[in-house]
Amino acid sequence: MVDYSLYLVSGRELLPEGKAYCDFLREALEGGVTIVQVREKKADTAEFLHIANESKHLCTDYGVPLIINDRVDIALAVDADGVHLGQTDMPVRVARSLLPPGKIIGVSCNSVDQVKKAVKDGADYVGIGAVWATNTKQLTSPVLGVRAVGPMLSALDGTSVKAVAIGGIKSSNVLRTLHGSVSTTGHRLDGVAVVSEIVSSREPSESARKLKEVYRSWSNSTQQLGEISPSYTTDMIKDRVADLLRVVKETKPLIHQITNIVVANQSANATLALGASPIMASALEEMYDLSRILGGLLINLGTVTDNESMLAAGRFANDAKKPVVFDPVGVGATGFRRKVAAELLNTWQASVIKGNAGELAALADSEEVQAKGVDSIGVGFANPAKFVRDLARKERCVVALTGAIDWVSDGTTIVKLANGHKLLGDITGSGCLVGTCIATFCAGAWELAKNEDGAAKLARGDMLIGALGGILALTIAGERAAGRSNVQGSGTFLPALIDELYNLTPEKLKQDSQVEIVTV
Ligand SMILES: Cc1ncc(COP(=O)(O)OP(=O)(O)O)c(N)n1
Ligand SMILES: Cc1nc(C(=O)O)sc1CCOP(=O)(O)O
Repeated sequence: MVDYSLYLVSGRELLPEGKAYCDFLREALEGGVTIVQVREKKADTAEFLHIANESKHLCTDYGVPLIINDRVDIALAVDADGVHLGQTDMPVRVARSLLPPGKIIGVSCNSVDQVKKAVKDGADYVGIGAVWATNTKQLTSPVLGVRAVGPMLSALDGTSVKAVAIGGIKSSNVLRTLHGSVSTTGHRLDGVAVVSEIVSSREPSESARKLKEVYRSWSNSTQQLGEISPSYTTDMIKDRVADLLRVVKETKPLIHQITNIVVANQSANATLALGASPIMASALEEMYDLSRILGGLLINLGTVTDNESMLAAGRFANDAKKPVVFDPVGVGATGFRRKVAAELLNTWQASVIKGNAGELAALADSEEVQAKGVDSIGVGFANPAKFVRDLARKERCVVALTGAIDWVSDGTTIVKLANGHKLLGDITGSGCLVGTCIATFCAGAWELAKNEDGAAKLARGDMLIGALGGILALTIAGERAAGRSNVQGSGTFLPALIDELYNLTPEKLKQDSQVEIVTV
């Protein structure tokens, strides 16, 4: 069985000055490359043949299959293990008829239709790309983005055709690539194909080792979203949510919020009231430093002016395995917001996405619920439980749908929350406050798990409990505030709400929580 997990595609023009090709390839093989493709775009036939021969000897020494890019004649001449064909290269059927039985044929694919055709034509594997932007090659098809890979993998369900992702894959984004590519049916990549990350490295064995290690820990991890997740009970949820409030009060995590001008002040006050520490910062230059010290990151799309900082903050937070809460405020309102949201979600992995029905419908490309500006209109989804579960599977994170009833899912467990009060809808930014509270509870979850092995995770901690805790804290505080005798309307409600967040205890949280686990 061929191991596609770390697929090296060569590119001699990228070798560091003075580095001999054979030394490079030996070191890369030493570092754990599992399959090699010789890709020569400028060499004449004699030179291509020479390089292919050298590669064949080395690959044979390491027991690693050798694939030749484009040229079936070269593959035959060196008795390579197979060929890789692009969309405008020799058809698979013709290559198959020229090659001896058992040889591997791979096909480049940039769309679901191309994957379906490759399967029909009898390919052994598909190279899905480009997943990220790359300088290694002039692309003739659009950059896909990580979130477009899942549907292409679904097209391989029930077949034995393998899949690797290619294009711009580095040690810094390989975990994001693997995690974000999993299809809603649970179909995963069989490997990643890289050129520059290994070829242009001064230490190719080290670069290969790093990539391989991420792949290994990811593929061995038992807690893949939507596959195996802890089984929860309502009592367990209430206990764990209460624990998180305790942890927040004890550890006072820093909650970095890139949020909108309308709610910044009350969001900072809500964070403080829960016992955490807010920092409302949006300068690009400080995103890295903050990612090292924060406990949770909130990215709120409310007034979209800091896209570069939002991109960087999420990337750095993923890198540090910290929670990223995304609140796509008003995402359905303009094409610009939809474009920014797609770019953000293709760049980093959100731990939790929270939104009202209109926002989440827009994010999911669903026509079922409409939005007006930042507000949702109509009665909502016919089956909200299924909607959150499916969106969680698609986005590979926890999804929280807020409204009179709140629905939260990690793609496996679905939880219905029934706390809240009408007055929450009468103040501006109560949805944004939910995002702040979720980020704060997720920071508590991170704090609890920060010393656990998180090699295969993009965020340490139980983000489902974090999301549930944040929603329960705000809605229960809302109920308690609305019940105060001195609250006359929305003006007196807001300070009372902050007071109730301030006075919220783990015991009150547990006692008032209305939690139900549902199935669809
Ligand atoms: C594993 C893998 N995937 C995709 C490609 C791209 O091949 P192709 O479309 O033929 O483009 P060129 O490589 O010929 O520029 C690949 N080589 N390997
Ligand atoms: C050879 C190739 N094929 C691609 C495709 O999209 O089909 S992207 C690509 C180059 C990948 O190089 P790097 O790892 O340096 O980004």
